Amino acid sequence: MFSFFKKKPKVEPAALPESPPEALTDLPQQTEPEAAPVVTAHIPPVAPAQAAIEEETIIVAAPVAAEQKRSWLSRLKTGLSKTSSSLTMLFVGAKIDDDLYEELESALLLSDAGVEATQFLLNALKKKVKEDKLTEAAQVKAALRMLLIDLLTPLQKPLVLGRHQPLVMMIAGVNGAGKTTTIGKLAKHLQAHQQSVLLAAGDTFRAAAREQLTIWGERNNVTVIAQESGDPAAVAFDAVHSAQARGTNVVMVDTAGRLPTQLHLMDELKKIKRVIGKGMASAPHEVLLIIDGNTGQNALAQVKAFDDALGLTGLVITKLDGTAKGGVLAAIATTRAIPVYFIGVGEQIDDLQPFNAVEFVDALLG
Ligand SMILES: Nc1nc2c(ncn2[C@@H]2O[C@H](COP(=O)(O)OP(=O)(O)OP(=O)(O)O)[C@@H](O)[C@H]2O)c(=O)[nH]1
Repeated sequence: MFSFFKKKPKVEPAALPESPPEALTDLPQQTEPEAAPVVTAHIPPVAPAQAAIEEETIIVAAPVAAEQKRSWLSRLKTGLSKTSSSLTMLFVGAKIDDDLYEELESALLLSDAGVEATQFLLNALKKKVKEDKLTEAAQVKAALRMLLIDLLTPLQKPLVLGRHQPLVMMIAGVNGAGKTTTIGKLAKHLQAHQQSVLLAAGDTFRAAAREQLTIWGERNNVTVIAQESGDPAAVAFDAVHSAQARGTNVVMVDTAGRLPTQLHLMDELKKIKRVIGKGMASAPHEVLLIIDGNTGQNALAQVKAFDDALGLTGLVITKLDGTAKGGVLAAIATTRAIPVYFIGVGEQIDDLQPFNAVEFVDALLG
């Protein structure tokens, strides 16, 4: 479960739409946000958010019941068991010699850490063994643990809320990465902490995705802005205006899944981002890439391509309860150190947790 840690007071008044969007000239004229051609799943009365957001807030892991924590960590550990068993086995009764380093190199490569992170870790480990005159395999394993923690800690950053009114988050990723599921989990957590949430069903490509989000919104008292057809950028624009008019705290813009190689679809994402900025000059404040933890080294290619196109501000790695190997986080840390705000280990609401480098490394090293 998430909790919120209050930080320094800061309020940004809701801004009016700055200018009509150039990119939306083909859309029906918008007089007031409510008059926009939207299908609204559910609009609960939302009090102006000014009072609600009087301070910046950060999502942090809350102290959870010991049993709940054990369950979450054990699912993470089970998910990463392939990597953890091969890394742990290496050190059992091992001598510190070239064979050990070679086996470690193979295990790291097999864990999807990639060549760069693997070489970095091996070189740093050899240096540490020499400098500290380590003689026991257990000491080398402990040194590897510290190196991994140092490598992954820069990825551990909290998602700060309350910086803008509304805070606009755009969500992207390849097909089936877990975008909609993650949006649902995040929305419920945000609501549980008195944040009003509005979702933009920007996956206009797949009608079922729009319906999925709309039904989900109805059930969970979350307003969903959708259009029966049309431009996802227009849906995002309407959502930002609507949130400004209602004083909603957080807008999450869902987008259709796409491969980085589908250049026209990557251009569409850039347009969505641009048009959100026409609705609110500082937005989007977060551009999140959702990555399926089972995609291995391809995840790195996804990070690079989406970052080049959009300028990512954060990542969410899902499905680490599956057959994920986990090493890809080391690859990301070495090549594009974009914060990993959350990791997912299942389909339930509490299965999304803030990324914690120490917990992750301990799950990885058994
Ligand atoms: N085991 C597991 N399954 C997950 C997790 N996150 C999402 N899923 C499942 O992954 C599948 C795809 O999730 P969606 O949220 O629909 O993915 P999406 O990225 O929105 O998909 P498209 O809109 O088709 O691109 C669903 O069956 C989810 O339940 C996770 O952390 N663990």
